[in-house]
Amino acid sequence: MRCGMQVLVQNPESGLSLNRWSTSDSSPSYNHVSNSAVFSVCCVTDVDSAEWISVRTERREPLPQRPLTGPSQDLDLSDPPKLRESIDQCRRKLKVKLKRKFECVFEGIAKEGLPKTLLNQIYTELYITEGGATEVNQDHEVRQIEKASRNPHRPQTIITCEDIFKTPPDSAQPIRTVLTKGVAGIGKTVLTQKFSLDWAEDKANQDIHFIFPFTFRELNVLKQKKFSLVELVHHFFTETREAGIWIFEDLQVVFILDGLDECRPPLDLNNTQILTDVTESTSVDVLLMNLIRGNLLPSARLWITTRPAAANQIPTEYRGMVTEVRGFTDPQKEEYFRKRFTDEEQTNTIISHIKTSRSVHIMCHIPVFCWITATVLEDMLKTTDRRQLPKTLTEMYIHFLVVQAKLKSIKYDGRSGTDSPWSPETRKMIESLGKLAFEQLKKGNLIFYESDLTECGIDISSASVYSGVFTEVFKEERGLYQDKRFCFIHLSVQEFLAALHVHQTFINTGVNLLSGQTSVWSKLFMDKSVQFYQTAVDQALQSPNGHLDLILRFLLGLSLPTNQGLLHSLVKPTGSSSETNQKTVEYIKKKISENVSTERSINLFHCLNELEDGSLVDQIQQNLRSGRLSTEQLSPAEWSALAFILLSSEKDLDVFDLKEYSGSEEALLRLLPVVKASNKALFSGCNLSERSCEALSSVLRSQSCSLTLLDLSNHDLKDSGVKILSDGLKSPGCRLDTLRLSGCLITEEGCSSLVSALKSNPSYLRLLDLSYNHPGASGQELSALVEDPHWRLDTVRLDPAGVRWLTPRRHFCELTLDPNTANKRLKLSENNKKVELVKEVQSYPDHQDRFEYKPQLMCSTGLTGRCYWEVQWSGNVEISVIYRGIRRKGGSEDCGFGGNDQSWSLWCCRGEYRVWHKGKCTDLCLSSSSSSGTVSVYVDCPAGSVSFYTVSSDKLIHIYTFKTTFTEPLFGGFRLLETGSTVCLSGV
Ligand SMILES: Nc1ncnc2c1ncn2[C@@H]1O[C@H](COP(=O)(O)OP(=O)(O)OP(=O)(O)O)[C@@H](O)[C@H]1O
Repeated sequence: MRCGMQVLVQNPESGLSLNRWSTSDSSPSYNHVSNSAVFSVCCVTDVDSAEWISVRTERREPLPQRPLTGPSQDLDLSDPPKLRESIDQCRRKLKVKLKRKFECVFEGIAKEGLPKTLLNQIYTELYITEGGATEVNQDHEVRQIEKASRNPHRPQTIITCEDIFKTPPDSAQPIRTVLTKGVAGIGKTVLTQKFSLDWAEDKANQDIHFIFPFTFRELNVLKQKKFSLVELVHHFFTETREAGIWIFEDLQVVFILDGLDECRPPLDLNNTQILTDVTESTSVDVLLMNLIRGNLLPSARLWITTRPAAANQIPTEYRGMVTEVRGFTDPQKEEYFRKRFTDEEQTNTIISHIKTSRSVHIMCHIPVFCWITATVLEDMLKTTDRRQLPKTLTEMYIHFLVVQAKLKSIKYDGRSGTDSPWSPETRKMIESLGKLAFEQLKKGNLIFYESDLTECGIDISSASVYSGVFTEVFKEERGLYQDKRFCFIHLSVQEFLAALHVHQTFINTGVNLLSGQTSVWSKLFMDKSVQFYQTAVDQALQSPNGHLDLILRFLLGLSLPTNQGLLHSLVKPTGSSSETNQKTVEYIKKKISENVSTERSINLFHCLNELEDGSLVDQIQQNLRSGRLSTEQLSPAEWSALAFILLSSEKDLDVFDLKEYSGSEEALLRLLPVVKASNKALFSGCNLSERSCEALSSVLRSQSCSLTLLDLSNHDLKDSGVKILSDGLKSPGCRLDTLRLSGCLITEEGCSSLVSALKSNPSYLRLLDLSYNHPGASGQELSALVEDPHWRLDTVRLDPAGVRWLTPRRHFCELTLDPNTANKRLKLSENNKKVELVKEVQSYPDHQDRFEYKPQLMCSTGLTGRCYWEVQWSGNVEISVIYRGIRRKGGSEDCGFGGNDQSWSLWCCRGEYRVWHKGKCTDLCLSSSSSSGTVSVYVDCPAGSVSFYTVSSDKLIHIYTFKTTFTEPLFGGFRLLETGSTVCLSGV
């Protein structure tokens, strides 16, 4: 077949070869002849001499792909040179077209007479990462942003605009299709425009011959028509038609398909209609599906952008790489405002203002929101004191509306900037837009048609008034054809207008649109409005994906008389009393205290913020600052407030150390969302049980978890706990690269569950610490995984290992004696590990910590958590655990170990053991004739126990356990009662 006759179709006018195909027999088969051109047909027998042209009917397998970045790869177009020239010329023309199209950003204000915003001037690098969850995320988009904003240091690979097609270092295959996800307004379209503009301006990716940017909005309007792929390209990029280019197989071509979420109806990639001929006409849907599936132009590159909810339209097998636009990081937010404004003082004022408002600062992750903020603050700073700048979301959106109305009244109504912007027509239009926003949100629609507008009383025939007036609120999108499609510039603007509509309807008619109930308008208004807001809170809490969260925030914000005042004659003042608001605040606080999920309670905190009530948060913050925060006594609402503060604070959530709050299981479970948002979680020795394993396992399975290090060392997790954790480790989304399980009572069984979890998922784990456990033979399996290049695991710590570590010994702490505390008859040696009672008084300097009369001393380190140490003794000694505050001066039993409530002692002498506490002695029936031995001490502070053991070979024989509640750190201490007695701290 490959050696068959080649047919070359030439356009006699340009001399350019347009198309050719091969035949397997002597009679040429004419697959396609363009209607618009006159062709002559000639036969070519030497395939190699025309290598630049592909043989269409033969090419079923994907072409070898070439990198799009790197050195320029001009085609070898020497044959015929005219073709090369035509392609170059066409490329130049296309570049001019794209440059013209993308050099300015459409921000609604690009109307005649107003200055244009240059893309290169305002373009700020976006935070783009590789990967991201592939499953559909149903959460409200604003909620997703807030989650993302809590993970400032995600470990994923960061991608820049120009490297979007760059092959990742760990991938052998060049990428054909890049799927880029991102919530509304996050900058996907602008990103594709910048990519195209950089190419058109010869700044990047010059190895690409043609970039063809399409939007699904434009393609939607062609759905009724039939095109071949080549015709579709010719239709949008007439330069290619004029140059007569019909073949793109051997050219580096990039198709950009922006806004898959807007594709109507959604693409059905499982549709079986296969098309491989780029010149065969069919519906646009079928063309797109075959392009995406790689049946059409397998050599082309594709870049598809979409909001997350529609990403699943592209099955995994057709995604070469998934990337996610996450908006602006904190430094990028600043950079954006610095680019936007030239006046440095103004920029600094704006930036510092944004930082003072938590909600506004978080929302500025979304570029479109940065733009709204910039528009509002720029306008307000001209006339307003900076102390009055908007601090809540509602205020910001009200001002946005006011700015738009002002612009319209100056531009179209010939009024001055000081006149009220709310003419009756403008008021009527805002009402109509509010209705439209609400009705369409109810249906889940973000894009609407003319009929939807008409239904809401918007007269489309006076489009010049409407589209001209609120261009910035309500963006009119025109495809190439006459169908008009509309959307609000951002979902949050639609939600604001919808909330305004709900508010207005209730005030004017008593109808609660959220519940569908009508209230009888009466003097019981206060009760009715209390009920109205409470129903709204309930509805939002019941909405499964947080889709009413933002509406609720706006609705509550609109209940404040100060905000109603800003909208003057647009909204009727409700006379809503502070009593009503107080009742709403109390209701929200009650809901927070009812153990609602953290995501919910966070929105409820934002609501309190809109109602200007920060009491709960302030109280916790004050306690945090003063160090008076006693986590033992926090109520559920206070726990939520603490979680809210930690999640939304400027403070880095990189490391979450449970002991900073309270080393307890309760604290871990309450602060679980903070754990999820942190990169490293340190829980070593926090007295956690299997309950925590379950919670942590679910955190590891969750798609929004950003944990990379988990330290669970020194817990009695046992095999059962480790099995539960392994479930989390198995999950494909788990990004853990370090897991510490040192001293967790793990045996072979637990270890094998870890091995199988690691094997079932090409996990990210690099370091696994299993020291001080007894992994048995499974330890070797783990070591084998380290050797195997298929696994990322590169370090497994198994030593020390063995059955002896299934005892408190695994909590071994290295202690040293503190010479400043040693009575002057105690002689220290062996690097302060050994002490002996001697006759001669030692020449120690005076020190406030020194025991004056009692022959005692203590260790240097204060102990919390769990600790174990071993002591070799001889003679007559007391081995103790004490508080630091024990008295040093004088000879009373107040100072003696065991003689007070600040110390717990074991007395050892000639094979007898007694324990002492508060001066009370308990004789123990243990007999041994030995006058020396090894005793070990195990302190479990969280559990409130001190245990003593004798150590015989590897075995621990229990002597006694004191149970109490420790209120301070503990110290090891020793008292030597006969000259020549010794105590020596030993290793294990
Ligand atoms: N990188 C950027 N630098 C500066 N401004 C940006 C950037 N990205 C986006 N913006 C601003 O945000 C607005 C919205 O961006 P864009 O239209 O690209 O969002 P999108 O993710 O495509 O949203 P949608 O899913 O709603 O189509 C732009 O009009 C522009 O004002």
